Amino acid sequence: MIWNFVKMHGAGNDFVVLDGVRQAIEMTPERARALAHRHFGIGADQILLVEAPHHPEADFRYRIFNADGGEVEHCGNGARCFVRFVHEQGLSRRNPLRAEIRTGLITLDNTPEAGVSVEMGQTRFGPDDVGFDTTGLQSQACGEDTLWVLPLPGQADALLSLVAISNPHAVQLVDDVDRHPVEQAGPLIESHPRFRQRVNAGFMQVVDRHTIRLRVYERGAGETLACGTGACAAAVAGIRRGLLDSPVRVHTRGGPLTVAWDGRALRMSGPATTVYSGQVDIDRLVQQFPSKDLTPP
Ligand SMILES: N[C@@H](CCC[C@H](N)C(=O)O)C(=O)O
Repeated sequence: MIWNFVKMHGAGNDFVVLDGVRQAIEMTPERARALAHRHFGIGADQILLVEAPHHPEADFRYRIFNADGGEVEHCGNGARCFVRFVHEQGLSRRNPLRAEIRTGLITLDNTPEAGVSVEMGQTRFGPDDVGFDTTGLQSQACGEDTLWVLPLPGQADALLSLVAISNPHAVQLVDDVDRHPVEQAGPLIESHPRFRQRVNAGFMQVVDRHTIRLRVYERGAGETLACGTGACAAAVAGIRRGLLDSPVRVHTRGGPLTVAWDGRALRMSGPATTVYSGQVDIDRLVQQFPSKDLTPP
């Protein structure tokens, strides 16, 4: 079966975007993994699937699959690419438009000259909201936030803010994002057994009250050049800790994003770029895909 796709990125967080409205697409974890693989597939951090909505107030349903094949709740950079895709492909002219994600509705505004902004939906901060088991762990108050002390093997303890932007995030403050051992600490936090659905691990360096630098080791994708929900989680955590004021300019390795939060409404803005379009024979791709575990050692 041949699928048309478009390759896109938002600040270097890259996607294979599929139109499931005009073509029949049945996504499976193995199909998503094969498409996302950087050597045996097209290559992407996430696969985005645009479908007809189930919700009566939504224009589209927007589904997200991590490179490891797992379907997840939200993707901020992907949301900006999603609305660009819908407009560029002529699926709708409506702007702003509303999309249904797993946990509710988000509103997206696509202004070609000014980038795309997304109302990201609700934020939550409880351990249960990110599936975190706190049994026997120490915590400390920090501004309006509660920081949880997570011991990590062979690493300094992580002092974590917990934030759900529909998807789960654990954010820590570091002195220097370039020097912090994100490659070692990231995977330990991402798949720490205390996080029941794993977690996106954020490392934030505060530059001034409106500026941070950020790296995110994403659940199911590894470190990406940018993470939109990660940028939101870090900005919100910094504001709750009393270190930042809205709006916050978030410098990622792939470029800047802007996050505004007034304690309720959360808005993220940034670029959405189309790279190329193509066709893939999905059955052949999956058939040829090596069955051995391709996770690098
Ligand atoms: N890149 C994303 C987040 C994608 C999902 C995430 N890895 C998860 O598992 O929750 C973004 O821009 O927000």
